[in-house]
Amino acid sequence: MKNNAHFASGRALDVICLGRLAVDLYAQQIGSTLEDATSFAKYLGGSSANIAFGTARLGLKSAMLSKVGDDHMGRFLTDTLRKEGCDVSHVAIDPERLTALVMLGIKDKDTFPLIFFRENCADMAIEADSFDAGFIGSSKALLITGTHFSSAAMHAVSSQALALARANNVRTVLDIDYRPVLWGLSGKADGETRFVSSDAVTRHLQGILPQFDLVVGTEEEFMIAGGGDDIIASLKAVRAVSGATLVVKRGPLGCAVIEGAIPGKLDDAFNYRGVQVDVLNVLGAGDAFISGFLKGWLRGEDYDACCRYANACGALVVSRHGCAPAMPSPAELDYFLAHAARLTQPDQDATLARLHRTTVARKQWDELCVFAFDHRTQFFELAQQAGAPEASISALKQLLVQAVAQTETSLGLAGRTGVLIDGRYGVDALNAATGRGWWIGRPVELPGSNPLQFDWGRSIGSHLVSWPKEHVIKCLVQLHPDDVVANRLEQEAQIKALYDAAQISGHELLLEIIPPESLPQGDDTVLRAVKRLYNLGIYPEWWKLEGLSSSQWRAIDALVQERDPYCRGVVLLGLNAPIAELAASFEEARHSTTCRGFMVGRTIFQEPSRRWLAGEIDDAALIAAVRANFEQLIGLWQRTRQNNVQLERAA
Ligand SMILES: Nc1ncnc2c1ncn2[C@@H]1O[C@H](COP(=O)(O)OP(=O)(O)OP(=O)(O)O)[C@@H](O)[C@H]1O
Ligand SMILES: O=C(O)C[C@@H](O)[C@H](O)C(=O)CO
Repeated sequence: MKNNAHFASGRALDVICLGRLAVDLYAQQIGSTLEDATSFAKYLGGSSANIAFGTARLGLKSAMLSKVGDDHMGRFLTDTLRKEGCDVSHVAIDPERLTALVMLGIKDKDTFPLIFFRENCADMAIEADSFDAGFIGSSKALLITGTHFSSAAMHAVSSQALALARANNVRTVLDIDYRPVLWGLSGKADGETRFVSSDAVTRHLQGILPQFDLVVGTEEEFMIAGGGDDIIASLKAVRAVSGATLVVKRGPLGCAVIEGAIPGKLDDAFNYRGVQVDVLNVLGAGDAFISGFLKGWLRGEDYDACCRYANACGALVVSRHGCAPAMPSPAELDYFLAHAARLTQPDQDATLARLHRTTVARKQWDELCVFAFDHRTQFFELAQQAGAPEASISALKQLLVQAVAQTETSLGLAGRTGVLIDGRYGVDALNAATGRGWWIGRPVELPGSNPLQFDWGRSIGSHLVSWPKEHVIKCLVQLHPDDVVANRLEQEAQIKALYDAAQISGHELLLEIIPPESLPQGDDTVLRAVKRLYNLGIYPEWWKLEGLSSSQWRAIDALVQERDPYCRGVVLLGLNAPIAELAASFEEARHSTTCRGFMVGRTIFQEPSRRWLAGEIDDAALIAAVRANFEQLIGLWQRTRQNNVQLERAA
């Protein structure tokens, strides 16, 4: 069916979403009452915000028009939208009010308890002067969710935005989004009830319907908008006041699109069948649905395509935990559409899960200069040799963080700075490093273990739940493809367990492969170890490898490119090599397309630390010496890469 909507050309934005912008606190226990829930995941939420986020993730240029409090949650929401590529220039900050909160649970596949904490919240205080014709007119479309007409003040502001849209050739979209509790029609804690008939709400919606070009809702939502006794009577009542394109969401059945006259039966309208999947959680599926629909609609694609995207996005989100984070990227959507017939449990499909992890917006790390001081045994030995107490290692590691901070500032290294710090001696150092935008790796291997053991026993997953999300799991493993079979299998099982735990916890993984010296080393030993892990379905974001020759780098580049184009890269390890040796290994890696930088430790910290622990130098001298070593390496790395760029330009 042809999409007849006309959009202004040359607009900077595809869609502006006006409305709720809140934090979702989602119970992590599935099948639990909200009373019994013990932990909550924090996500971006609010229907309009979910759509701004979902459309941005799908590649549209979206903007959010709303308000947050001057609080931690508001900053989290704005950051989350920004990182997804959504324009947040019109997310205002309200010093008087707090950001809204929602608590949600998944009791069973039909019961989703939900409490809105929205009294006098920031997003219900959007101000009329916070936007103008210039902003609204910079978009092809304006979307508003029905609830934003539930208070007199927000009704006025939403109507003003609508008027500016209509005056500036901006298409207008209404997601009816009926939440009886937000119209004061159900008990305060009853956010779950989706339908309460109300003449007052129907009258209200009838008043605004004429302003919209596209209206989307479930059958129940069209019932409240039309006020009839059944869906057809209600659609006719909507049609009496609105010429909009109407899209009726029919759950797993798909959806209907109606232009012009309302048919006698919904089945007689243009229908696009959905794909049925097992439901985990319906919350947010409607927001995903409309995000998918808009991806097609705003690009002038026909209604078959709009509905195909919409149904698929809805299906993917009902199978996952959370609303916004469950939204698919274009790569996931393509994959799901190509395999939908067999994907009745999309959340169980490993390829889809990997695409969801790797193809959504991620912080870019084009180059990494990492100072590694996650060593435990070596620092313990250094302290022993110097006669210093074990407790001094913690203080030493905090000084090393200061050195990195100073280097970052003096070299303008923001976005390229990293550290590797352990949680045994380095907890205070880790805390000091976290939140600065650094790349932070944290080891999980028991030092020296072969077969690999984790520092806290087998249950690695239960340990990761307490880690900040920005920490990258670093695991050193003495892996050799020709190791005795029993040892190799045990190590591989441990790495697989770690990889699986990382998929659940959401942390990135760095695997450091050092083949043990006791076994013969061939030219392709490391390559075969990496290949073997790919064969086992293990795709770490990062590899940390020893210096390779340029031909070995070519082989690694080709392997990574073939097996995991989403891999973030390879970094070079140091192994206490002298600076001249590291410089030579940088040189060998100069043409590598996967090598992103280095992670070096002892070459930088060993000698200054020994002297500091022995009381020979003070804090300032330690920092200065460590900085000198680190900065020398950074200089060498950057010079190699710059020469490379110059040579490539010259060629
Ligand atoms: N079992 C299912 N299988 C496949 N897709 C489904 C299933 N259930 C729902 N969906 C998809 O999710 C979309 C939205 O579902 P729903 O009717 O619950 O919307 P909603 O009430 O607006 O959701 P919300 O307001 O919680 O975001 C449906 O139109 C459909 O695309
Ligand atoms: O839209 C809301 O305010 C509730 C949301 O926070 C939540 O993401 C949801 O249920 C979306 O449908």
